[in-house]
Amino acid sequence: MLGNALRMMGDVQQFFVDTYREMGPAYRVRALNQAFVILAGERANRFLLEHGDEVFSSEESFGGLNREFGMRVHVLRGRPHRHLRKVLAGGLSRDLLAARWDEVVAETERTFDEWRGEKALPVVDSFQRLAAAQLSIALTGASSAGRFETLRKAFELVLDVTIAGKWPSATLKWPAYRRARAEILDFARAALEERQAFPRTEGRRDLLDQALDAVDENGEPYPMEVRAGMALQGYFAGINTLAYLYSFMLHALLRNPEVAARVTAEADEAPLTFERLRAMPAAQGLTLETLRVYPPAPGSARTVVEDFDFEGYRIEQGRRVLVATSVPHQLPEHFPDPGRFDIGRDFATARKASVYAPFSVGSHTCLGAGMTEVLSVATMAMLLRRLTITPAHPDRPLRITATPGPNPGKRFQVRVGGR
Ligand code: HEM
Repeated sequence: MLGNALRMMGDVQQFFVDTYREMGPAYRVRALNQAFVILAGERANRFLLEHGDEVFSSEESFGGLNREFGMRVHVLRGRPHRHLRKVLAGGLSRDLLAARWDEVVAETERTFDEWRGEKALPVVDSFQRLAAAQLSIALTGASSAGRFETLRKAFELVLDVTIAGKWPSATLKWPAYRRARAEILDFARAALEERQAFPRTEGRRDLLDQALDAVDENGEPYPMEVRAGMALQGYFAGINTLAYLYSFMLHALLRNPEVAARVTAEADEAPLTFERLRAMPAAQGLTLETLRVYPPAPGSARTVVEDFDFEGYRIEQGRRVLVATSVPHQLPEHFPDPGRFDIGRDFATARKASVYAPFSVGSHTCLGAGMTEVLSVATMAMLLRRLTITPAHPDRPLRITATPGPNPGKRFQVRVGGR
């Protein structure tokens, strides 16, 4: 049992990698008020992929989100889960992004123009606002900018209480939180009611359309709170993860000028149409390598529902488990010279072998992975075409912090100029 798991509140991925090297593929840690069994390495990923549905539940980790915001997909298992994933997949797809591409580009370019001249732009906060706006336009066709602070505060608090265990569950009774929650649920319901009152007659069906007329695996309509949860799903799952990825990509560009030069040259070659994004190997490599080195969600949290054996250990029912899915990203047997930032790696083979897993593996694997990969390529390419970025504090080293996903924190600031 390791006592110093406070490090899990900082650079979680490095903590997982260091402890894997020290302790092997299965060990226990105590973090704040909770004890976890950590499973790590290639076999752990394979185990999650092949047996996750049989032996794990996500209820203890994600039940709070389901109870508070109707986000049921995280906690379901088996057939009801597969069915709801299919429903959501239509509303979170890359094709939807393609259909709203011009609006997403316009919003992104407008945001970048506003950044021009900033001497110390807070990167994570600025990217959270941008990611929220992009997702909102792509998934619902409307802006959520007015609700941004409320959305961010309430979701981070629920995650800190339920997943990170930073605060006791009584925190969710605070009047300020209850007000924020009510405001978010009203926002989701109002968006659904407005769409119902004014149905769209053309264009691809989006997340609101899906949420409005989706039925469950038995053909029964989902209750209203689950529809609201569907409408909010992209914000919850996407704002921070995307913003942390964008922030780490920017950090990687500043640290690796030769990569920045290649991605900039590629971005400058021709206008950024949606079709072109699939044929930008340098920018795609930047996304995938950033996800390898700085995974924004480096583990999957579960509770054991059936005893099992793993690597010579018996893991008993009731234990909380963290599968540290991104540990293989740092092992030389899977990624030669893992300390080198190399955008030309063979990610496809590693992904197939489940040793490249920034979106986790198995039945709960990320439903926004396709959208993330396109949005991150596009966002960085647009940024490099319009702006020049230099560190605001060149001597400040990267200090990763977890809120609760790992990110470069408030201290990461940049100076922004035009091109
Ligand atoms: C860098 C960006 C992102 C990363 C690293 C990421 C990572 C992950 C991971 C690791 C999981 C699995 C959690 C678990 O095992 O319990 C997950 C699930 C999920 N993600 Fe993402 N995600 C990202 C962006 C997005 C976006 C933009 C969306 C929506 C547009 C999204 C929607 C979802 C959904 C709905 C699930 C739940 C799937 C299920 O439980 O069946 N994600 N994501």
